[in-house]
Amino acid sequence: MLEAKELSFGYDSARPLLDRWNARFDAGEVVAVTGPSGRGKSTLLYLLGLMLKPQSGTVLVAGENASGLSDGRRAHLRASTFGFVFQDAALDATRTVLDNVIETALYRGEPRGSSIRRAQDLMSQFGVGLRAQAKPGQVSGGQAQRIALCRALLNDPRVLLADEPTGNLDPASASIVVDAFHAQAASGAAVIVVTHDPTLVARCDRKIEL
Ligand SMILES: Nc1ncnc2c1ncn2[C@@H]1O[C@H](COP(=O)(O)OP(=O)(O)OP(=O)(O)O)[C@@H](O)[C@H]1O
Repeated sequence: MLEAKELSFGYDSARPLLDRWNARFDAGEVVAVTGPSGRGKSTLLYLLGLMLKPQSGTVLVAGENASGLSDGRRAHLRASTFGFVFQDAALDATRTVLDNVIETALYRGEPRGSSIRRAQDLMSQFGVGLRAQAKPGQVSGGQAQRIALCRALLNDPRVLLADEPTGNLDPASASIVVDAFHAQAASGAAVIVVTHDPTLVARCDRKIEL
């Protein structure tokens, strides 16, 4: 589903974080990416998620060279294929939680009514259904992470990228999140999770050490 071929990247060209790096992530698997702090794990997710361009090498999405696409086509591919659950949850502080969750569905052209219904179902499933009308600044860190997960899952992404998704969660909530990753993989997605959490790594199908 997703392949990195000979990927090289560094913010500072004297210190590359990735040097001709190769990996393949198949539909149906949940893969943990681990490694020491500062090694480049979040950066790798930005590259795999087409938010950063590699200095050389390619990211292939379903066999298509996504690194070579125009900015507009890349943005479209991101919205149609990827789901992101990032460390800071990246929620828009000026809009309600519900509006944050449905944002990409609206961008994809889904009517507001059906996106709201699906979002409310997902948010109830993850225990944040009662926070729909709150602003992101009024929810806890753990709730923000689950809200970001709802936003990502609403679009049934074929590639789900998550950065420390259980970092702020108690064990019961973390377990619900991991179950959701496996359900998404079982539906034919590739799920890639950056984490330091040994419990989460143990529940992944495979581990890549950066
Ligand atoms: N936008 C940026 N510009 C310059 N350097 C950056 C930028 N973002 C990250 N870095 C540096 O790149 C390196 C890798 O950062 P990254 O966040 O990818 O690491 P990480 O493995 O995810 O770390 P952690 O486990 O602490 O989250 C770090 O040394 C970081 O300081």
